[in-house]
Amino acid sequence: MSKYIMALDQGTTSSRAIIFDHSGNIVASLNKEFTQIYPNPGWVEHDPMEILDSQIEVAKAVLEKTGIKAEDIAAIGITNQRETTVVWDKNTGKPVYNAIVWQCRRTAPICDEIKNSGFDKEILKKTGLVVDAYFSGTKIKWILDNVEGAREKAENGDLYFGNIDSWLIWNLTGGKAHVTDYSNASRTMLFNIYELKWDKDILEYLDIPESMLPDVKPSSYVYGYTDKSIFGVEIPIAGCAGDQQAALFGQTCYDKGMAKNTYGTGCFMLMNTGERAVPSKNGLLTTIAWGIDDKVEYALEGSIFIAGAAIQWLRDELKIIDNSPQSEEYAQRVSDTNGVYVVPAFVGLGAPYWDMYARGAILGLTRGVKREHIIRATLESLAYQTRDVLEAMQDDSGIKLSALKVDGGASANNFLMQFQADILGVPVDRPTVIETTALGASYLAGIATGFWSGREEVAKNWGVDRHFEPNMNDETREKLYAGWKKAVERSMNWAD
Ligand SMILES: Nc1ncnc2c1ncn2[C@@H]1O[C@H](COP(=O)(O)OP(=O)(O)O)[C@@H](O)[C@H]1O
Ligand SMILES: O=P(O)(O)OC[C@H](O)CO
Repeated sequence: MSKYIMALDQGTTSSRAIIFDHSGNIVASLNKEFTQIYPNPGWVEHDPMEILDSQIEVAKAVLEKTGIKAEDIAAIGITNQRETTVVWDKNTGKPVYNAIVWQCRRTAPICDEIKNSGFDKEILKKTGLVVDAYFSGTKIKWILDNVEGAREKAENGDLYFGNIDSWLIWNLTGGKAHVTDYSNASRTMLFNIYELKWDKDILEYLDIPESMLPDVKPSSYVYGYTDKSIFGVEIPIAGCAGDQQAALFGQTCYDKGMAKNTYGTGCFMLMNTGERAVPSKNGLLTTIAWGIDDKVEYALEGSIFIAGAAIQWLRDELKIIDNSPQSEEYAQRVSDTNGVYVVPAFVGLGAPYWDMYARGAILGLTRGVKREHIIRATLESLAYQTRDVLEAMQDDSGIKLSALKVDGGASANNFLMQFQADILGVPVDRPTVIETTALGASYLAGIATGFWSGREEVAKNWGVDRHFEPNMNDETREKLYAGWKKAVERSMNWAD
Protein backbone atom coordinates (compact mmCIF):
# COMPACT_ATOMS: atom_id res chain seq x y z
CA MET A 1 0.00 0.00 0.00
CA SER A 2 1.22 3.53 -0.78
CA LYS A 3 2.48 5.34 2.28
CA TYR A 4 1.66 8.99 1.81
CA ILE A 5 -0.90 11.55 0.75
CA MET A 6 0.07 14.74 -1.04
CA ALA A 7 -1.88 17.97 -0.53
CA LEU A 8 -1.74 20.77 -3.06
CA ASP A 9 -2.67 23.95 -1.19
CA GLN A 10 -3.09 26.76 -3.66
CA GLY A 11 -3.38 29.86 -1.43
CA THR A 12 -3.67 33.56 -2.18
CA THR A 13 -0.01 34.18 -1.40
CA SER A 14 1.67 30.96 -2.43
CA SER A 15 1.34 27.53 -3.98
CA ARG A 16 2.28 24.79 -1.55
CA ALA A 17 2.74 21.03 -1.70
CA ILE A 18 2.84 18.99 1.50
CA ILE A 19 3.35 15.27 1.95
CA PHE A 20 1.61 13.73 4.98
CA ASP A 21 2.12 10.32 6.53
CA HIS A 22 -0.53 8.07 8.01
CA SER A 23 -0.34 9.83 11.41
CA GLY A 24 -1.12 13.18 9.79
CA ASN A 25 2.44 14.42 10.29
CA ILE A 26 4.19 16.58 7.73
CA VAL A 27 6.95 14.63 5.99
CA ALA A 28 7.98 17.50 3.74
CA SER A 29 6.61 20.80 2.53
CA LEU A 30 7.56 23.31 -0.14
CA ASN A 31 5.95 26.52 -1.21
CA LYS A 32 6.43 29.22 -3.75
CA GLU A 33 5.09 32.76 -3.62
CA PHE A 34 3.73 34.14 -6.88
CA THR A 35 2.97 37.55 -8.35
CA GLN A 36 0.16 39.71 -7.02
CA ILE A 37 -1.13 42.00 -9.76
CA TYR A 38 -2.82 45.30 -8.80
CA PRO A 39 -3.95 46.93 -12.09
CA ASN A 40 -6.07 49.62 -10.35
CA PRO A 41 -6.70 50.63 -6.72
CA GLY A 42 -8.78 47.88 -5.09
CA TRP A 43 -8.27 45.46 -8.01
CA VAL A 44 -6.36 42.18 -7.49
CA GLU A 45 -5.42 39.61 -10.16
CA HIS A 46 -3.27 36.48 -10.48
CA ASP A 47 -1.86 34.87 -13.60
CA PRO A 48 -3.59 31.43 -13.87
CA MET A 49 -0.59 29.98 -15.75
CA GLU A 50 1.79 31.12 -13.00
CA ILE A 51 -0.52 29.52 -10.44
CA LEU A 52 -0.58 26.24 -12.37
CA ASP A 53 3.17 26.21 -13.04
CA SER A 54 4.12 27.08 -9.46
CA GLN A 55 1.75 24.42 -8.12
CA ILE A 56 3.17 21.68 -10.35
CA GLU A 57 6.72 22.87 -9.67
CA VAL A 58 6.40 22.56 -5.88
CA ALA A 59 4.61 19.21 -6.17
CA LYS A 60 7.46 17.76 -8.23
CA ALA A 61 10.12 19.43 -6.09
CA VAL A 62 8.73 18.12 -2.80
CA LEU A 63 8.90 14.57 -4.17
CA GLU A 64 12.44 15.14 -5.36
CA LYS A 65 13.52 16.69 -2.05
CA THR A 66 12.34 13.66 -0.05
CA GLY A 67 13.18 10.97 -2.58
CA ILE A 68 9.59 9.74 -2.23
CA LYS A 69 8.43 8.09 -5.44
CA ALA A 70 5.20 9.21 -7.08
CA GLU A 71 4.06 5.54 -6.78
CA ASP A 72 4.12 5.98 -3.01
CA ILE A 73 1.53 8.74 -3.11
CA ALA A 74 -1.82 7.07 -2.49
CA ALA A 75 -3.82 10.14 -3.49
CA ILE A 76 -3.74 13.89 -3.98
CA GLY A 77 -6.02 16.34 -2.16
CA ILE A 78 -6.58 19.79 -3.59
CA THR A 79 -7.45 22.85 -1.58
CA ASN A 80 -7.57 26.39 -2.81
CA GLN A 81 -8.10 30.09 -2.31
CA ARG A 82 -11.83 30.26 -2.88
CA GLU A 83 -13.99 32.49 -5.12
CA THR A 84 -11.02 33.50 -7.32
CA THR A 85 -12.32 33.21 -10.86
CA VAL A 86 -10.68 31.75 -13.95
CA VAL A 87 -12.37 31.60 -17.35
CA TRP A 88 -10.58 29.63 -20.02
CA ASP A 89 -11.07 28.38 -23.57
CA LYS A 90 -11.72 24.65 -23.29
CA ASN A 91 -10.29 24.04 -26.77
CA THR A 92 -6.93 25.78 -26.29
CA GLY A 93 -6.67 25.59 -22.48
CA LYS A 94 -5.78 29.29 -22.42
CA PRO A 95 -7.35 31.65 -19.89
CA VAL A 96 -9.22 34.50 -21.59
CA TYR A 97 -8.24 36.89 -18.78
CA ASN A 98 -6.18 36.89 -15.58
CA ALA A 99 -7.74 35.23 -12.54
CA ILE A 100 -9.87 37.80 -10.72
CA VAL A 101 -8.96 37.32 -7.08
CA TRP A 102 -11.51 37.04 -4.27
CA GLN A 103 -10.19 40.30 -2.82
CA CYS A 104 -10.82 42.27 -6.02
CA ARG A 105 -13.37 45.07 -5.71
CA ARG A 106 -13.97 45.81 -9.41
CA THR A 107 -17.48 44.39 -9.43
CA ALA A 108 -18.77 46.58 -6.57
CA PRO A 109 -20.98 48.56 -9.03
CA ILE A 110 -22.57 45.31 -10.29
CA CYS A 111 -23.29 44.37 -6.67
CA ASP A 112 -24.83 47.78 -6.04
CA GLU A 113 -27.17 47.22 -8.99
CA ILE A 114 -28.21 43.85 -7.59
CA LYS A 115 -28.89 45.43 -4.20
CA ASN A 116 -30.85 48.30 -5.73
CA SER A 117 -33.06 45.84 -7.58
CA GLY A 118 -33.77 43.92 -4.36
CA PHE A 119 -32.51 40.63 -5.90
CA ASP A 120 -29.84 40.45 -3.17
CA LYS A 121 -32.49 39.08 -0.78
CA GLU A 122 -33.26 36.23 -3.19
CA ILE A 123 -29.53 35.52 -3.55
CA LEU A 124 -29.05 35.42 0.23
CA LYS A 125 -31.99 33.02 0.57
CA LYS A 126 -30.69 30.66 -2.10
CA THR A 127 -26.92 30.82 -1.59
CA GLY A 128 -26.47 31.86 2.06
CA LEU A 129 -24.22 34.71 0.84
CA VAL A 130 -24.37 38.46 1.31
CA VAL A 131 -24.08 40.12 -2.13
CA ASP A 132 -20.49 41.37 -2.36
CA ALA A 133 -17.71 41.68 -4.95
CA TYR A 134 -15.99 38.89 -2.96
CA PHE A 135 -17.86 36.06 -4.70
CA SER A 136 -17.33 34.58 -8.16
CA GLY A 137 -20.69 35.33 -9.83
CA THR A 138 -20.13 39.00 -10.57
CA LYS A 139 -16.49 38.33 -11.52
CA ILE A 140 -17.61 35.90 -14.25
CA LYS A 141 -20.12 38.47 -15.47
CA TRP A 142 -17.39 41.12 -15.58
CA ILE A 143 -15.18 38.91 -17.75
CA LEU A 144 -18.02 38.07 -20.15
CA ASP A 145 -18.99 41.74 -20.43
CA ASN A 146 -15.48 43.19 -20.71
CA VAL A 147 -13.21 40.74 -22.51
CA GLU A 148 -13.60 41.02 -26.25
CA GLY A 149 -15.33 38.00 -27.78
CA ALA A 150 -15.77 36.25 -24.43
CA ARG A 151 -19.56 36.35 -24.29
CA GLU A 152 -19.94 34.99 -27.80
CA LYS A 153 -17.53 32.16 -27.08
CA ALA A 154 -19.28 31.37 -23.81
CA GLU A 155 -22.62 31.21 -25.58
CA ASN A 156 -21.10 28.82 -28.15
CA GLY A 157 -20.05 26.55 -25.28
CA ASP A 158 -16.32 27.15 -25.78
CA LEU A 159 -15.49 28.64 -22.36
CA TYR A 160 -15.17 27.01 -18.97
CA PHE A 161 -15.39 28.77 -15.64
CA GLY A 162 -13.64 27.41 -12.59
CA ASN A 163 -12.36 28.44 -9.22
CA ILE A 164 -8.74 27.51 -8.69
CA ASP A 165 -9.66 23.92 -7.73
CA SER A 166 -11.41 23.33 -11.07
CA TRP A 167 -8.60 25.04 -12.99
CA LEU A 168 -5.98 22.80 -11.33
CA ILE A 169 -7.97 19.57 -11.63
CA TRP A 170 -8.80 20.21 -15.28
CA ASN A 171 -5.12 20.78 -16.06
CA LEU A 172 -3.78 17.98 -13.88
CA THR A 173 -6.14 15.46 -15.48
CA GLY A 174 -5.09 16.59 -18.97
CA GLY A 175 -8.45 18.31 -19.57
CA LYS A 176 -10.50 15.24 -18.64
CA ALA A 177 -12.40 16.52 -15.60
CA HIS A 178 -14.23 19.85 -15.34
CA VAL A 179 -15.42 19.53 -11.75
CA THR A 180 -15.63 21.23 -8.40
CA ASP A 181 -16.83 20.19 -4.95
CA TYR A 182 -19.82 21.39 -2.89
CA SER A 183 -17.73 23.64 -0.64
CA ASN A 184 -16.22 25.59 -3.54
CA ALA A 185 -19.51 25.71 -5.44
CA SER A 186 -21.15 27.29 -2.39
CA ARG A 187 -18.82 30.31 -2.74
CA THR A 188 -19.71 31.23 -6.31
CA MET A 189 -23.01 32.99 -5.46
CA LEU A 190 -24.52 30.81 -8.22
CA PHE A 191 -25.16 27.63 -6.26
CA ASN A 192 -28.36 26.88 -4.37
CA ILE A 193 -27.03 25.44 -1.11
CA TYR A 194 -30.40 23.89 -0.20
CA GLU A 195 -31.30 22.28 -3.54
CA LEU A 196 -27.62 21.49 -4.24
CA LYS A 197 -27.64 22.70 -7.83
CA TRP A 198 -26.64 25.68 -9.93
CA ASP A 199 -29.42 28.22 -9.59
CA LYS A 200 -31.13 29.00 -12.89
CA ASP A 201 -32.66 32.30 -11.68
CA ILE A 202 -29.32 33.70 -10.58
CA LEU A 203 -27.61 32.51 -13.77
CA GLU A 204 -30.30 34.19 -15.81
CA TYR A 205 -30.09 37.41 -13.79
CA LEU A 206 -26.31 37.61 -14.25
CA ASP A 207 -26.51 36.32 -17.83
CA ILE A 208 -24.06 33.46 -17.31
CA PRO A 209 -24.45 30.34 -19.54
CA GLU A 210 -24.72 27.17 -17.44
CA SER A 211 -22.52 25.29 -19.94
CA MET A 212 -19.51 27.16 -18.49
CA LEU A 213 -19.94 25.69 -15.02
CA PRO A 214 -18.21 22.61 -13.62
CA ASP A 215 -19.98 19.47 -12.38
CA VAL A 216 -20.39 19.59 -8.62
CA LYS A 217 -19.16 16.50 -6.74
CA PRO A 218 -18.62 15.46 -3.12
CA SER A 219 -15.46 16.76 -1.38
CA SER A 220 -14.07 13.27 -0.75
CA TYR A 221 -14.29 11.57 -4.16
CA VAL A 222 -12.07 10.40 -7.02
CA TYR A 223 -12.43 13.19 -9.61
CA GLY A 224 -9.85 11.76 -11.98
CA TYR A 225 -6.17 10.86 -12.28
CA THR A 226 -3.12 13.03 -12.90
CA ASP A 227 -1.93 12.83 -16.48
CA LYS A 228 1.08 10.50 -16.78
CA SER A 229 3.20 13.31 -18.25
CA ILE A 230 3.23 15.13 -14.87
CA PHE A 231 4.50 12.61 -12.29
CA GLY A 232 5.24 9.62 -14.54
CA VAL A 233 2.32 7.70 -12.99
CA GLU A 234 -1.38 8.37 -12.65
CA ILE A 235 -2.27 9.49 -9.12
CA PRO A 236 -5.92 9.74 -8.06
CA ILE A 237 -7.13 13.23 -7.22
CA ALA A 238 -9.49 12.22 -4.46
CA GLY A 239 -10.14 15.22 -2.22
CA CYS A 240 -11.14 18.80 -2.89
CA ALA A 241 -12.40 21.60 -0.69
CA GLY A 242 -12.10 25.35 -0.41
CA ASP A 243 -9.21 26.15 1.89
CA GLN A 244 -11.30 27.36 4.82
CA GLN A 245 -13.59 24.35 4.77
CA ALA A 246 -10.54 22.11 4.39
CA ALA A 247 -9.04 23.73 7.51
CA LEU A 248 -12.27 23.02 9.42
CA PHE A 249 -11.92 19.38 8.32
CA GLY A 250 -8.19 19.32 9.18
CA GLN A 251 -8.93 20.73 12.64
CA THR A 252 -11.30 17.76 13.00
CA CYS A 253 -14.26 20.04 13.78
CA TYR A 254 -16.70 17.26 12.94
CA ASP A 255 -19.34 17.97 15.57
CA LYS A 256 -21.95 20.69 15.57
CA GLY A 257 -20.69 23.81 17.38
CA MET A 258 -16.97 23.16 16.79
CA ALA A 259 -15.11 26.12 15.27
CA LYS A 260 -11.70 27.19 13.99
CA ASN A 261 -10.06 30.42 12.90
CA THR A 262 -7.43 30.42 10.14
CA TYR A 263 -4.91 33.28 9.95
CA GLY A 264 -3.64 33.31 6.35
CA THR A 265 -3.83 36.12 3.82
CA GLY A 266 -7.28 36.77 5.23
CA CYS A 267 -8.77 35.35 8.39
CA PHE A 268 -11.73 33.00 8.33
CA MET A 269 -13.70 31.65 11.27
CA LEU A 270 -15.97 28.71 10.53
CA MET A 271 -18.35 26.87 12.84
CA ASN A 272 -19.77 23.47 11.94
CA THR A 273 -23.58 23.60 12.11
CA GLY A 274 -24.11 19.98 11.04
CA GLU A 275 -26.82 19.05 8.56
CA ARG A 276 -28.72 22.27 9.26
CA ALA A 277 -27.89 25.47 7.40
CA VAL A 278 -28.12 28.31 9.92
CA PRO A 279 -29.03 31.71 8.45
CA SER A 280 -27.18 34.61 10.08
CA LYS A 281 -28.72 37.69 11.68
CA ASN A 282 -25.31 39.28 12.18
CA GLY A 283 -23.61 39.50 8.79
CA LEU A 284 -22.08 36.02 8.70
CA LEU A 285 -22.33 33.67 5.73
CA THR A 286 -24.09 30.33 5.55
CA THR A 287 -21.97 27.98 3.54
CA ILE A 288 -21.38 24.31 2.73
CA ALA A 289 -18.66 22.80 4.89
CA TRP A 290 -18.27 19.67 2.76
CA GLY A 291 -20.21 16.98 1.01
CA ILE A 292 -19.32 13.39 1.80
CA ASP A 293 -21.18 10.38 0.39
CA ASP A 294 -23.80 12.76 -0.99
CA LYS A 295 -24.56 14.11 2.48
CA VAL A 296 -23.84 17.78 2.90
CA GLU A 297 -22.92 19.55 6.14
CA TYR A 298 -23.03 23.29 6.67
CA ALA A 299 -21.03 25.98 8.42
CA LEU A 300 -21.43 29.55 9.57
CA GLU A 301 -18.53 31.69 8.38
CA GLY A 302 -17.05 35.04 9.30
CA SER A 303 -14.77 36.19 6.46
CA ILE A 304 -12.09 38.79 7.19
CA PHE A 305 -10.43 39.95 3.98
CA ILE A 306 -7.07 41.18 5.26
CA ALA A 307 -5.08 39.48 8.02
CA GLY A 308 -1.60 38.12 7.18
CA ALA A 309 -1.78 40.31 4.07
CA ALA A 310 -1.44 43.32 6.38
CA ILE A 311 1.83 41.86 7.67
CA GLN A 312 2.92 41.36 4.08
CA TRP A 313 2.09 45.02 3.49
CA LEU A 314 4.43 46.01 6.34
CA ARG A 315 7.09 43.89 4.65
CA ASP A 316 6.58 44.64 0.95
CA GLU A 317 5.11 48.15 0.73
CA LEU A 318 6.13 49.97 3.95
CA LYS A 319 9.31 47.87 4.17
CA ILE A 320 9.49 48.23 7.94
CA ILE A 321 10.05 44.52 8.56
CA ASP A 322 12.20 42.09 6.59
CA ASN A 323 9.95 39.09 7.03
CA SER A 324 6.58 38.26 8.61
CA PRO A 325 7.87 36.45 11.74
CA GLN A 326 9.92 39.56 12.60
CA SER A 327 6.65 41.40 13.33
CA GLU A 328 6.48 39.47 16.63
CA GLU A 329 9.86 40.71 17.83
CA TYR A 330 9.04 44.35 16.96
CA ALA A 331 5.61 44.19 18.58
CA GLN A 332 7.13 42.95 21.83
CA ARG A 333 9.64 45.81 21.99
CA VAL A 334 6.80 48.14 23.08
CA SER A 335 4.25 47.60 25.81
CA ASP A 336 1.29 48.91 23.80
CA THR A 337 0.46 50.66 20.52
CA ASN A 338 0.74 54.16 22.03
CA GLY A 339 -2.93 54.72 21.18
CA VAL A 340 -2.59 53.71 17.52
CA TYR A 341 -5.13 51.58 15.64
CA VAL A 342 -4.55 50.19 12.16
CA VAL A 343 -7.70 49.23 10.26
CA PRO A 344 -6.50 47.08 7.34
CA ALA A 345 -9.59 47.62 5.16
CA PHE A 346 -7.42 47.61 2.02
CA VAL A 347 -10.11 45.86 -0.01
CA GLY A 348 -13.15 46.99 1.94
CA LEU A 349 -14.49 45.14 4.95
CA GLY A 350 -16.05 41.68 5.03
CA ALA A 351 -17.94 40.18 7.97
CA PRO A 352 -19.70 41.55 9.89
CA TYR A 353 -19.55 45.00 8.25
CA TRP A 354 -19.76 44.20 4.49
CA ASP A 355 -18.60 47.60 3.29
CA MET A 356 -17.09 47.39 -0.22
CA TYR A 357 -16.12 51.07 0.03
CA ALA A 358 -14.22 51.01 3.35
CA ARG A 359 -10.47 51.62 3.01
CA GLY A 360 -7.47 51.20 5.27
CA ALA A 361 -6.73 53.73 8.02
CA ILE A 362 -4.16 54.45 10.69
CA LEU A 363 -5.70 56.38 13.58
CA GLY A 364 -4.39 57.93 16.76
CA LEU A 365 -1.03 59.10 15.38
CA THR A 366 1.01 61.41 17.65
CA ARG A 367 4.66 62.48 17.45
CA GLY A 368 5.87 59.71 19.72
CA VAL A 369 4.59 56.93 17.45
CA LYS A 370 7.35 54.63 16.24
CA ARG A 371 7.35 51.85 13.71
CA GLU A 372 7.11 49.30 16.53
CA HIS A 373 3.73 50.79 17.46
CA ILE A 374 2.46 50.57 13.88
CA ILE A 375 3.64 46.97 13.61
CA ARG A 376 2.01 46.05 16.91
CA ALA A 377 -1.23 47.81 15.97
CA THR A 378 -1.28 45.94 12.65
CA LEU A 379 -0.96 42.59 14.42
CA GLU A 380 -3.59 43.59 16.96
CA SER A 381 -6.01 44.42 14.12
CA LEU A 382 -6.15 40.70 13.26
CA ALA A 383 -7.30 39.95 16.78
CA TYR A 384 -9.88 42.75 16.88
CA GLN A 385 -11.39 41.64 13.59
CA THR A 386 -11.60 38.12 14.97
CA ARG A 387 -13.47 39.39 18.03
CA ASP A 388 -15.98 41.17 15.75
CA VAL A 389 -16.68 37.87 14.03
CA LEU A 390 -16.67 35.70 17.15
CA GLU A 391 -19.32 37.87 18.78
CA ALA A 392 -21.52 37.57 15.68
CA MET A 393 -21.00 33.81 15.59
CA GLN A 394 -21.85 33.24 19.23
CA ASP A 395 -24.98 35.29 18.81
CA ASP A 396 -26.11 33.45 15.64
CA SER A 397 -25.39 29.97 16.95
CA GLY A 398 -26.29 30.48 20.59
CA ILE A 399 -23.05 28.62 21.41
CA LYS A 400 -20.34 30.14 23.60
CA LEU A 401 -16.92 28.85 22.60
CA SER A 402 -14.87 27.38 25.41
CA ALA A 403 -11.67 27.71 23.35
CA LEU A 404 -10.78 28.86 19.83
CA LYS A 405 -8.84 26.46 17.61
CA VAL A 406 -6.43 28.42 15.41
CA ASP A 407 -4.22 27.66 12.41
CA GLY A 408 -2.67 29.21 9.28
CA GLY A 409 0.64 31.03 8.71
CA ALA A 410 0.15 33.93 11.13
CA SER A 411 -1.01 31.67 13.97
CA ALA A 412 2.70 30.93 14.46
CA ASN A 413 2.97 34.43 15.96
CA ASN A 414 2.93 33.99 19.76
CA PHE A 415 2.39 37.68 20.48
CA LEU A 416 -0.67 37.67 18.24
CA MET A 417 -2.10 34.48 19.74
CA GLN A 418 -1.70 35.79 23.31
CA PHE A 419 -3.30 39.11 22.37
CA GLN A 420 -6.07 37.15 20.66
CA ALA A 421 -6.85 35.22 23.84
CA ASP A 422 -6.69 38.48 25.83
CA ILE A 423 -9.01 40.46 23.60
CA LEU A 424 -11.55 37.61 23.33
CA GLY A 425 -11.36 36.59 26.95
CA VAL A 426 -11.38 33.04 25.55
CA PRO A 427 -8.43 30.59 25.48
CA VAL A 428 -6.73 29.90 22.15
CA ASP A 429 -5.48 26.43 21.18
CA ARG A 430 -2.84 26.07 18.48
CA PRO A 431 -2.49 22.49 17.18
CA THR A 432 0.79 20.73 16.44
CA VAL A 433 0.07 20.96 12.71
CA ILE A 434 -0.93 24.52 11.76
CA GLU A 435 -1.08 23.54 8.08
CA THR A 436 -4.59 22.28 8.71
CA THR A 437 -5.81 23.42 5.30
CA ALA A 438 -3.48 20.99 3.57
CA LEU A 439 -4.11 18.38 6.24
CA GLY A 440 -7.87 18.63 5.69
CA ALA A 441 -7.46 18.15 1.94
CA SER A 442 -5.28 15.11 2.64
CA TYR A 443 -7.85 13.63 4.99
CA LEU A 444 -10.58 14.08 2.36
CA ALA A 445 -8.40 12.38 -0.28
CA GLY A 446 -7.22 9.65 2.09
CA ILE A 447 -10.74 8.82 3.24
CA ALA A 448 -11.96 8.53 -0.37
CA THR A 449 -9.22 6.04 -1.20
CA GLY A 450 -9.25 3.94 1.98
CA PHE A 451 -5.89 5.32 3.23
CA TRP A 452 -7.82 6.31 6.38
CA SER A 453 -10.98 4.55 7.46
CA GLY A 454 -12.91 7.73 8.26
CA ARG A 455 -13.22 10.78 10.48
CA GLU A 456 -12.96 8.83 13.72
CA GLU A 457 -9.53 7.59 12.78
CA VAL A 458 -8.11 10.95 11.69
CA ALA A 459 -9.60 12.79 14.68
CA LYS A 460 -7.09 10.91 16.85
CA ASN A 461 -4.24 12.76 15.08
CA TRP A 462 -5.18 16.19 16.49
CA GLY A 463 -2.97 17.49 19.32
CA VAL A 464 -2.26 20.86 20.97
CA ASP A 465 1.07 22.57 20.44
CA ARG A 466 0.34 25.55 22.70
CA HIS A 467 -2.55 26.80 24.80
CA PHE A 468 -2.89 30.58 25.28
CA GLU A 469 -4.85 31.57 28.40
CA PRO A 470 -6.45 35.06 28.53
CA ASN A 471 -4.47 37.36 30.78
CA MET A 472 -6.07 40.80 30.57
CA ASN A 473 -8.55 42.40 32.93
CA ASP A 474 -12.06 43.11 31.65
CA GLU A 475 -11.73 46.88 31.89
CA THR A 476 -8.61 47.04 29.69
CA ARG A 477 -10.08 44.56 27.24
CA GLU A 478 -13.29 46.51 26.76
CA LYS A 479 -11.50 49.87 26.58
CA LEU A 480 -9.15 48.63 23.87
CA TYR A 481 -12.00 47.05 21.92
CA ALA A 482 -14.11 50.22 22.13
CA GLY A 483 -11.19 52.10 20.51
CA TRP A 484 -11.16 49.56 17.69
CA LYS A 485 -14.89 49.97 17.02
CA LYS A 486 -14.40 53.74 16.81
CA ALA A 487 -11.50 53.31 14.39
CA VAL A 488 -13.48 50.94 12.14
CA GLU A 489 -16.29 53.46 11.92
CA ARG A 490 -13.86 56.08 10.60
CA SER A 491 -12.59 53.75 7.86
CA MET A 492 -16.03 52.95 6.49
CA ASN A 493 -17.67 54.26 3.33
CA TRP A 494 -14.46 55.98 2.19
CA ALA A 495 -13.89 55.14 -1.49
CA ASP A 496 -16.17 56.63 -4.15
N1 LIG B 1 5.06 34.72 12.20
C1 LIG B 1 4.15 35.42 11.51
N2 LIG B 1 3.59 36.53 12.05
C2 LIG B 1 2.63 37.23 11.37
N3 LIG B 1 2.21 36.89 10.14
C3 LIG B 1 2.74 35.81 9.56
C4 LIG B 1 3.73 35.02 10.20
N4 LIG B 1 4.05 34.01 9.36
C5 LIG B 1 3.29 34.16 8.25
N5 LIG B 1 2.50 35.25 8.37
C6 LIG B 1 1.52 35.75 7.38
O1 LIG B 1 0.66 34.67 7.07
C7 LIG B 1 0.34 34.67 5.68
C8 LIG B 1 0.68 33.33 5.10
O2 LIG B 1 -0.08 32.36 5.71
P1 LIG B 1 -0.65 31.15 4.86
O3 LIG B 1 -1.48 30.32 5.79
O4 LIG B 1 0.46 30.51 4.14
O5 LIG B 1 -1.58 31.98 3.86
P2 LIG B 1 -2.28 31.70 2.45
O6 LIG B 1 -2.82 30.30 2.52
O7 LIG B 1 -3.34 32.74 2.43
O8 LIG B 1 -1.30 31.90 1.35
C9 LIG B 1 1.13 35.77 5.03
O9 LIG B 1 0.25 36.82 4.73
C10 LIG B 1 2.15 36.18 6.08
O10 LIG B 1 2.37 37.56 6.07
O1 LIG C 1 -5.59 32.25 0.75
P1 LIG C 1 -6.22 32.23 2.07
O2 LIG C 1 -5.78 31.07 2.90
O3 LIG C 1 -6.15 33.52 2.83
O4 LIG C 1 -7.81 31.96 1.85
C1 LIG C 1 -8.54 32.73 0.98
C2 LIG C 1 -10.00 32.39 1.12
O5 LIG C 1 -10.31 31.12 0.67
C3 LIG C 1 -10.85 33.40 0.43
O6 LIG C 1 -12.20 33.15 0.66
